[in-house]
Amino acid sequence: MTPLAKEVLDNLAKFPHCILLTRVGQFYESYFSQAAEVARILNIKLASKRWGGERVPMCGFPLMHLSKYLKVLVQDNNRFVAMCEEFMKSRILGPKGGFNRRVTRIVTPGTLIDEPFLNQYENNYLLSVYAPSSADSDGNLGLGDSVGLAWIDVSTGEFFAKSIAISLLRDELVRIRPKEIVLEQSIFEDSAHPVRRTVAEEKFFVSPIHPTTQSQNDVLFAERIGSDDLTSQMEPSALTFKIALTEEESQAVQLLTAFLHANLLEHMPRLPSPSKEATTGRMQIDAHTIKSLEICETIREGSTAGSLLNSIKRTVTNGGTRLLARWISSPSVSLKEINSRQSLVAFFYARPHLRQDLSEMLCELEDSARVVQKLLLGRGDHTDLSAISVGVKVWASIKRRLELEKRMEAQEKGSLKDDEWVSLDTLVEKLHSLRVLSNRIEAALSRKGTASVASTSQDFSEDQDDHDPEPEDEAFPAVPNFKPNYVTGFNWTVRPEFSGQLTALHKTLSDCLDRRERLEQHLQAKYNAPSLTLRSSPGYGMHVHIAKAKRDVAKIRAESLFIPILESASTSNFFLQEWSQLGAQIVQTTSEIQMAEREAFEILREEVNEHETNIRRNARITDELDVTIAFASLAHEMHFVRPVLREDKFHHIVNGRHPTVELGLLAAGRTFVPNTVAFMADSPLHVITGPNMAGKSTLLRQTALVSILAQTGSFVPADTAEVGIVDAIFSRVGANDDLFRNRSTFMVEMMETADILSRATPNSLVIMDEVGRGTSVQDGLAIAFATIHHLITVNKSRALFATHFHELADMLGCSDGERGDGIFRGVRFFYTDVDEMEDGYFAYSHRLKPGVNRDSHGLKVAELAGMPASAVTVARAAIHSFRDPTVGLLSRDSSKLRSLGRTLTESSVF
Ligand SMILES: Nc1ncnc2c1ncn2[C@@H]1O[C@H](COP(=O)(O)OP(=O)(O)OP(=O)(O)O)[C@@H](O)[C@H]1O
Repeated sequence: MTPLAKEVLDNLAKFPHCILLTRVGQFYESYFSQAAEVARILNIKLASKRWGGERVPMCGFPLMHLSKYLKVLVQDNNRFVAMCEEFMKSRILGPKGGFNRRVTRIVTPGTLIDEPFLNQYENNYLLSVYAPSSADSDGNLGLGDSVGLAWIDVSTGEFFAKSIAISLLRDELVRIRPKEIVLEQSIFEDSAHPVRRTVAEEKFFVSPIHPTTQSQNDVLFAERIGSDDLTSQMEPSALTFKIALTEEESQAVQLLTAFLHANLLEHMPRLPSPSKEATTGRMQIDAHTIKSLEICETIREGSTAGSLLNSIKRTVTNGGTRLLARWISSPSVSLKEINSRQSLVAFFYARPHLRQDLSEMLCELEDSARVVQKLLLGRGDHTDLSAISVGVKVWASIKRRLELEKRMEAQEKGSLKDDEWVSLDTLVEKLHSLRVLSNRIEAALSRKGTASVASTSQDFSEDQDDHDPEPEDEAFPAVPNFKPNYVTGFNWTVRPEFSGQLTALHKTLSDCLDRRERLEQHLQAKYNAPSLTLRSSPGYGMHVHIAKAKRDVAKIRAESLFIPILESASTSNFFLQEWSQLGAQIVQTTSEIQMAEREAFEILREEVNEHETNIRRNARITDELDVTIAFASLAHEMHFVRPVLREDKFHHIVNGRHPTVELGLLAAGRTFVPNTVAFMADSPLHVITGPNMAGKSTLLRQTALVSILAQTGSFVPADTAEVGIVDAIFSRVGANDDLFRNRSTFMVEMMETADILSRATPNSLVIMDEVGRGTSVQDGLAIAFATIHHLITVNKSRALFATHFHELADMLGCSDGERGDGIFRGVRFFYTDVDEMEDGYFAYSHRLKPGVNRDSHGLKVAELAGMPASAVTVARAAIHSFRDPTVGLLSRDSSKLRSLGRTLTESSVF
């Protein structure tokens, strides 16, 4: 067996759960039985290779296609990929000295680092759930038991921990949207375990890990409480406050860390302490509601296009967009925090010029959280150092721009409104200067190094066809990829002054290059050959090149010092010992400079790593600034207003709009009809009736979205808005089949309704659309009535209840068309309608009016949808008969209904 075959077999045995990709020169290859599978998934050719007298299946692809195929294997097919890299045994001997190969990392869906296919706008979380092993005598967890969660985005270093009741697990998982969940092996294998079941039901990708043997006595600390509360934390010192994690959180962190160690292997970063996410202070949005309100992604496509996030996103940085996604899935319930965010938005709303300037500055920022993480992970190159330095400068410019604004305002107005500036001052005060670090990077990196500079060498551009594309460095993937251009085309990234060693090396190189130039001029003059140049190429090594051979080569050919290598009709190449020796010295010096630059890079990387915490904090502050400015721009563009937040249950949205539907309509050249919703202390529940397609669901959703936007800190789509803070939003909207869990649409509807009735509090907002429609009219009506009864008498939440059962109005005692009676006095009725035209056409008004609509106009929608005319005619006749009191829709008299069926069939309606 060849050494390579042995290595491959060893690795396949060591990592049986992975697809093994082995680097062989310029290819990644897969062998043996895996090759067929890899070839199939990647749609590449399956070949074979003779190894030890046997034919072995194999397939492979060039290095440059790695990320494309990793995406297919890891992201699209959820496979683990073990990356086996090759390393030259000897730098001096190069490839001739042979290679060592080892698996340096296992790529999994939750441990992506800086793969180009990683979505920069989204967090790529890996999440672990720790559940205490025995809760009761049967080993079952009770609903009140708490589980620990820890989640990290390895590509940005954002790391959180939290303990929650197991009953909230589903909601949390759907909110966090991890790409991979890690469970202890025993739970992973136990399909009946409540954690395992929940994870499977929500279709998350899940991986097992054996718990580590780390001492239980180790106390783990969180860096601070609350993951997204910079604005409200007035005390900068609170940011460095350390708090012990609970037992469950520590265990979850340890599971996560063990999984990272097992997979990141040589790329394992030093982990920051997690932030402990506050369990209180956040609006609870249950799993179903996050999905049905399409907050971060749409239900059908599961993409962000068409979601709330997508329609309100005006952020200009990746970090800002990720923060926005976190904020809108977890709005605040703290009046202080919301007001502080709202004040910042109002501040920027009132200053469009400042907003514009800061946005332009933010656009220059690289994704600092990602860059610093890349460097911590032992990756990255001088462009990343440069990105950090640019970041520091942008942070300083932002600060200066704000100071200037403050001075100008003070001059213009005579005095400053301190309360206007306080939130911003609090935020910006926390920006760390980091000027020393930036100066150090600036002083270290050469101008060429800070930008991608094309070679200025004429030699290089003339000779580039000769170049072998295989740079020696590629065997060392963990180090930056410096590529010197032979002899004169250098892209040095570190300035010579960085160290004495580099200065001396550059001096030697410069002397050599002078000597080369002098030698070239001397040879041109001596041999009367102006087209003579001294060159280097991988094919011919150091050689003398005559571009116009016919004219210039005569004297040279006569000299024995020049040994011909290759001559053509137009050009000639010779070997010349003096140039070979000088050239070799140049090559030697350049490779020493390369080594010294790598060392310099490592020193600078370490210095950046030392400032990791401050860089992360600054990045986090600019993320927040970006989101705030984006909210102000959104408000300006979409005519949003600042809501007044209240701690009571008063809720009055005047002419509210649905931000996503409005955008869709605008794109189609239509306008959205705004509607007013007012929950008062004496009328917390509204029943909405109206025809199909008249905008009932839209109204329900927009009411929920206005609360979410307001409590996130954004302005809201309305003319005016007073929003009583809600502790939770519950929804029962939209059909939601769940065949996976073997539950019918109606079963799902009932489960969601049951969940809402047991969880909603007087401070919650409930939206319910057509509860009871999935069963018989009688059962449905009874269930709808009971639901309203429970909401009004037990939950006492603010609620919108849309229904086609207009009979409910009678059951709730509505005699004036507007209000219920008795215990239902708090129920108010509204409806939407269609405007019928004289020509028989009709249009939806979408305008909400007090009262009850007793006509669903279902037939009109059926007609619009293209139901055959004959079927519509039969249906119309049936409706006509239902209105006949002697038949009556709700009649249980089967003989009457049988006779109706016969009449309809017999009458020649076709
Ligand atoms: N306020 C509005 N202004 C303009 N167009 C609207 C408005 N509300 C809804 N629409 C349009 O009407 C369509 C249907 O709205 P929606 O789904 O809310 O109706 P619905 O009354 O809930 O219907 P159904 O009873 O059939 O579920 C929307 O997709 C949108 O295009």
